[in-house]
Amino acid sequence: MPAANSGSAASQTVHVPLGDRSYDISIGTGNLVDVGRWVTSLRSVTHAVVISDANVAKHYQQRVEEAIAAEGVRVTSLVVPAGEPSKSVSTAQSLWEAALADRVDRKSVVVALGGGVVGDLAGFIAATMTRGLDFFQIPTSLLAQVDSSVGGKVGINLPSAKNIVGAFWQPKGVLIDTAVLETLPRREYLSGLAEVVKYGVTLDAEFFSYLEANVQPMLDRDPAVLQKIVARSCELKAQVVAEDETETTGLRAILNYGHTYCHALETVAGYGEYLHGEAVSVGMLCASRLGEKLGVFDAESTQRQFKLLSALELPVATPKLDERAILSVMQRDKKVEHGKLRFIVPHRIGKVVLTPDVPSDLAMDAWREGCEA
Ligand SMILES: O=C(O)C(=O)C[C@@H](O)[C@H](O)[C@H](O)COP(=O)(O)O
Ligand SMILES: [Zn+2]
Repeated sequence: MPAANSGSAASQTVHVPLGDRSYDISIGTGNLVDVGRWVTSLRSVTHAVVISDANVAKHYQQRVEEAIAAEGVRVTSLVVPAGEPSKSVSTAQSLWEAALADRVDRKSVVVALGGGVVGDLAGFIAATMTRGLDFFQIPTSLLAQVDSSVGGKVGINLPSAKNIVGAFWQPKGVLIDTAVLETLPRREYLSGLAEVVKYGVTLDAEFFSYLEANVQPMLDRDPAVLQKIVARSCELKAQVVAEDETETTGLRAILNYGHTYCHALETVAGYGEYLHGEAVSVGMLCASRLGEKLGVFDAESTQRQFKLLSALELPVATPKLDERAILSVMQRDKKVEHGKLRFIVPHRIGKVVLTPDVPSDLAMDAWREGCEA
């Protein structure tokens, strides 16, 4: 696979090779101070729209703003409420209008400073404002560092479907400072670990075993372990995105492991009720049980995931929700083709398969079997 990786253990660069849309993910500790130089070294910039949320802004907005302004760049700072409900048409509209009011033009750039919600939303603003602005990702949550800031999926939700309005819009660069994870609320941090586990199950059995062996250091946010899990996740994602940027061949769809159930859970429970990674945790176990029912996955491997996710203090049971509503959201999943459900089904740890024609009653049995007591 073509993605290249270089750098020392303390600072690493993962390249995402996409022709004229190629970019680097710079991973380090304490490198946020370089943000101004980093942005201006990648593009000539005179105006930056920095989009953040209220929680992240408290810690980092001023620092980032000053570092960018120090390079002679005019900065517009826009802050949205923290949480999934901000990935909405109404928040997008208020950002479009605020950016316009502060004289955004086609040479302006967007800087996403925050977790997955901010990255998806700011990227969507970048993709749509004046029909497309360059943008930069500065992910400040574990989930955004290992997953959502890489690969260019940007978008917002409708009340009836997650991420259903959006675009593939690659950033010009991703700056990851793992030191910012120290201030991340515990629940947010744990949520990010679910996407890390996803990489082990979908692409790398050895990485999965590494995670099993490093539960306590992960819970303790050991810096060396953080560097390793962020870098490995980015490498794996970069390789997949490089081969199937727009999810057309089916390869990229494997990153959606657990997400058909996850998105149904997030939507039916109400956006923000579950953090994305929490719903991924529940969703991966449903997909594993589905694999067992289809006769392609063994119960022991489902148990390994259950044990790891529980040890990482992630939810592992499906809540008692309206099953018809769950199914109806799953039927609006973006992987549905010709009205038929397609799921990412595990075959063994380290290998998953995009599986068409999954009968909906089997899919719902796999949901129901994990129901909390
Ligand atoms: O990058 C991808 O491709 C993924 O599927 C990664 C997912 O973890 C992420 O949650 C993504 O936003 C889901 O995309 P969607 O296409 O199912 O909305
Ligand atoms: Zn996800």
